[in-house]
This record gives sequence, C-alpha cells and structure tokens, in this order.
Amino acid sequence: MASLIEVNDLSKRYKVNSGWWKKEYKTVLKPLSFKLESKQTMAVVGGIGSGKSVLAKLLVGAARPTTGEIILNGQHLQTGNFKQRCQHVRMIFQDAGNTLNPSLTIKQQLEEPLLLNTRLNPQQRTLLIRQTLQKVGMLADHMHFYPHMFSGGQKQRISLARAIILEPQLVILDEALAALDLSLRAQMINLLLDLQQQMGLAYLLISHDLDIVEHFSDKMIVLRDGEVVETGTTEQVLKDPKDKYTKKLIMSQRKRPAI
Ligand SMILES: Nc1ncnc2c1ncn2[C@@H]1O[C@H](COP(=O)(O)OP(=O)(O)OP(=O)(O)O)[C@@H](O)[C@H]1O
Repeated sequence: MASLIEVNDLSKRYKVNSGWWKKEYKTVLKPLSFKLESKQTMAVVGGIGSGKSVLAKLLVGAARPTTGEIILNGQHLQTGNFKQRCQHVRMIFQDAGNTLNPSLTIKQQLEEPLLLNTRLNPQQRTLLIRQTLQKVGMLADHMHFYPHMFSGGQKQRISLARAIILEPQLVILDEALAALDLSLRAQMINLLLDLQQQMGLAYLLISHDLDIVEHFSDKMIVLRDGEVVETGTTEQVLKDPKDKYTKKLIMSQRKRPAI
C-alpha cells in the first residue's frame, strides 16, 4: 500500500552569487527521501543552519525544490499549486499565536481558508468553525473574540484550529511547542496526539528539544549541514545512535530536566 506521504530525492540549492560573470550555488539540502504514514510523527533534528526549515518550506510549498518529488496519497504535489498544497499540508510556527491578525475576530481568521478553498455556505462555515474550535478545546463562542483577549496557550490552540480546519493530512510543527511553558506544552502535546488519532494526521516535528522528540515522534532524521546523517525509529536512534554527530546532540541535552 502507498504511504500517505512519500518524499523522493528532495534537495535545495540557492544561488549565492548572481554576478553576471559567474554563478555560485550553495546546496542547503542534499537529496533526502522518506515515507510517512497517517497517524505517524517524524521528527527532524539538527543544529543551527542544518536545513530543517528549508525542508519545511519545500514541503509546505513556500520554496521550489531543486530536485525531487513529494507524493501525497499517490498525487504529486505541484510547487505552484497553492490551493492543493494549502489543503493538504499546513504549518504551525513557534510564535503561531502572534501570527493571528489583531484586528480580525477569530471567526474571520478561521473563515479565511474556508472562503479561499471551499464552497461551503455561511451556515456551513460557521458550523465548521464552531466544531473546529471545540476540537482544540476552545468554546464555540470564542469565535466572536479578538486575539488580544486570549492567553499565549489559547492563541496557540486557535492557530492549531486554523491549521486543521481544512482537514490537512500533514501538519508541520516548526518549533511550535518551544515558546510554551512546561504545563502548557504538555497540554498541547496531548491535544496534538488526540487530534492525530481523531483525524489521522501525520506530523513533521522540527525541534531542538530531544525530550519532546522522544515523547512525541515515531521516527526521526538527523540533519547536519543539509545532509541526513542518521535516520530510524526515535527509540532506536536515541537509545543507540550510530553517528558521531547524533551522539553529540544527545550528549548535549542529557543533563536537562525532562518535560
Ligand atoms: N533563501 C535562502 N538563500 C540562501 N541560503 C538560504 C536561504 N534560506 C536558507 N538558507 C541557508 O540554508 C541553510 C539551512 O537553513 P535552515 O533555515 O533550514 O536551517 P535550520 O536547520 O532551520 O536552522 P535553525 O535551527 O537555526 O532554524 C543555512 O545555511 C541558511 O543560511
């Protein structure tokens, strides 16, 4: 059976010197392949500048790959097809709560993707907004409020509602839990795991925090300077790392308190 998402030889290089007399390129992601199933989470770890965000940008369609293909449910994702990408792949950032527009109500912000991507009528849109807010543990009436009326944790839930309202298959969590304190982080992890089971979501978790990776992901890849140095189940990689760089990453976090 085909995987939910299949990434084959995805790579990215940027032009670093565009003088007319010479062209220089820097490869920031070397050809990378993986498969991910529904209800599975794959973590991507690596140091600063290792290519984690570039991979996320390629998956979400914000950058064009130099080589490779992304196949979702047997369908090739086309770089320029924003509607297709928007529906299937969504991303949540570290400061997601602050990306909410302060001058729009929650209803207006959740309605935006529905207006752009669906043919639902106003009643159907309102119903879906109510249901989605409830799914993320908010009240349906919160749709009439503005972002400044919520705490950081609630704003993060609203961003999650915005990400899942189109029922995507893949959600990319780019350090999405990093800014939350320990108790909010635990609540958010539980909510994400519940939604994953309910909706059959696949997550790609970008995180510097190996405690979160251990708790949350099924498998992981370790990136160094744009190259995969190790991949496997999370348990296997964290318990018995083979690569020197992975060992160093794990050692550097051993003494930190667990989540
Ligand atoms: N638009 C761009 N043009 C040129 N180089 C880029 C561009 N975007 C990213 N890079 C380079 O790609 C490399 C990987 O960057 P990336 O942002 O993916 O790192 P990262 O692993 O997410 O790091 P961090 O943990 O700091 O967020 C870096 O060397 C960066 O300078």
